[in-house]
Amino acid sequence: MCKTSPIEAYADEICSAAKIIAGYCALEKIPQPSFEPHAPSVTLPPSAPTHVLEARQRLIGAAAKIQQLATEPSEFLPGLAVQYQLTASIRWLAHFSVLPCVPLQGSVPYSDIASMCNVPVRTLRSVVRLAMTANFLCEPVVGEVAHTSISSQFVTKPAYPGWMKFMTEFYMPVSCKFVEATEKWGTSVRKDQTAVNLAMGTELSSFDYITGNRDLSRKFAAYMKGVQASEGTNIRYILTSFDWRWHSGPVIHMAGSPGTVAIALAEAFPHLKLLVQDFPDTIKHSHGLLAVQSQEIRSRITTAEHNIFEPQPHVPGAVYILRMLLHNWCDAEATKILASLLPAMKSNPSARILIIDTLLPEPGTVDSVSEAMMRYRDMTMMQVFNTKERDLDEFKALFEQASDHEARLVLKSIRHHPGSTLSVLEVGCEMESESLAEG
Ligand SMILES: C[S@@+](CC[C@H](N)C(=O)[O-])C[C@H]1O[C@@H](n2cnc3c(N)ncnc32)[C@H](O)[C@@H]1O
Repeated sequence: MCKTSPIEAYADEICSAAKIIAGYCALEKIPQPSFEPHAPSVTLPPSAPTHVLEARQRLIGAAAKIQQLATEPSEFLPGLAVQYQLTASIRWLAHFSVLPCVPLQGSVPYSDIASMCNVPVRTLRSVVRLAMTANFLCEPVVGEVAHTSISSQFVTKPAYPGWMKFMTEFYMPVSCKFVEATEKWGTSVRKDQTAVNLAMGTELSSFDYITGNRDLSRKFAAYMKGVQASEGTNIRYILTSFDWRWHSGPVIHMAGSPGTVAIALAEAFPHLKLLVQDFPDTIKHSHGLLAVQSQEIRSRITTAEHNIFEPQPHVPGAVYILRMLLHNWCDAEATKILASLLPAMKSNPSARILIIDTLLPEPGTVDSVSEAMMRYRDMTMMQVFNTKERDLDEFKALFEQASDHEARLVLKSIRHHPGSTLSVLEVGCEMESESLAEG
């Protein structure tokens, strides 16, 4: 029997996954994914069935693999150069406000954009034509520029330009100082001994440095908004993170300002009562956001000042959400956060902690594009906070360390929605006496 070569196996996988996606689009009468100018801004609706969303992940993973196999190893470094120059080109386009000058319908000559933005036309053409290779802008008629479904987001979504600026003016220079930070501070977990300190020339922690700089804070806020709206970390995944329909106790979002997660839950589940906790200053942002919600939503969401390192009040049947939180803290601090929940959990066997964070996979066990999305975050956490994303063993070690002689934090389940880069670890509490009796 003739054995299929790896390149053919990936091609077959691409073909079968593409058929599932195309078949779904045809059945639902939604446009097929295409490079047409003004293609829809959503490729597959989030409501698509799980097998279709999984087919998309398989397609993306197999396409990345086949590209790696088909490309000469000697092209690896030129390929990297393309990536950083692409980033430089998008930064250039955002900085000179080129994107709002391109109409959302139709196209515009390079010369018109150059005069509107006061930039050299030859430079503009070079920058745009590189960006076009990544389906960012297109040239439907030679000499005229139009938006694609990707570039138009920088016009229609207000957070995108600030997000881009934060990425290129903060994260990128910081990543370039990673080598020097490791050389200087090695295994330090101090928040003021990171690549940020070297790149930005500050002695402050990243958080204090950003919040002390009004311009950077604005860009950081835009970045956070963008993160919540982007597919991998989309806020709507909170809706499938737990079986909320049957939950009757309060839902407490720790460090949950400005309250967007609580609002999403309140809108989807009219029986839920929610509490958003954060620092006093940050809670003010929640008040602003809640003020523009309906009376019905406002009546079910309360706010409270609470330090994540302080014990929680005992509330029967509560679910505590720790979303994208533990990765900001080193092991000792993450253990303290969990340990501060232990007394409330002990008094309350049905209480749950939902840790919604990146769960690093064993290498090669998920598609390489999804894995890269998780691993770049791990790198960023190291460079910015001297912290990390965690794998399952690292999370279990935290649960073990946060437990005491009376009670243990135990992992009850892990959920993961296709397309999300975050996993949900449901954690409960078992009294040592119960485990002994069972054992
Ligand atoms: C990265 S955000 C967490 C993301 C948010 N939980 C979500 O679901 O999108 C960090 C938040 O932690 C809060 N925070 C940091 N340290 C805290 C502490 N010691 N006590 C309470 N909140 C804290 C910050 O004010 C900020 O709102």
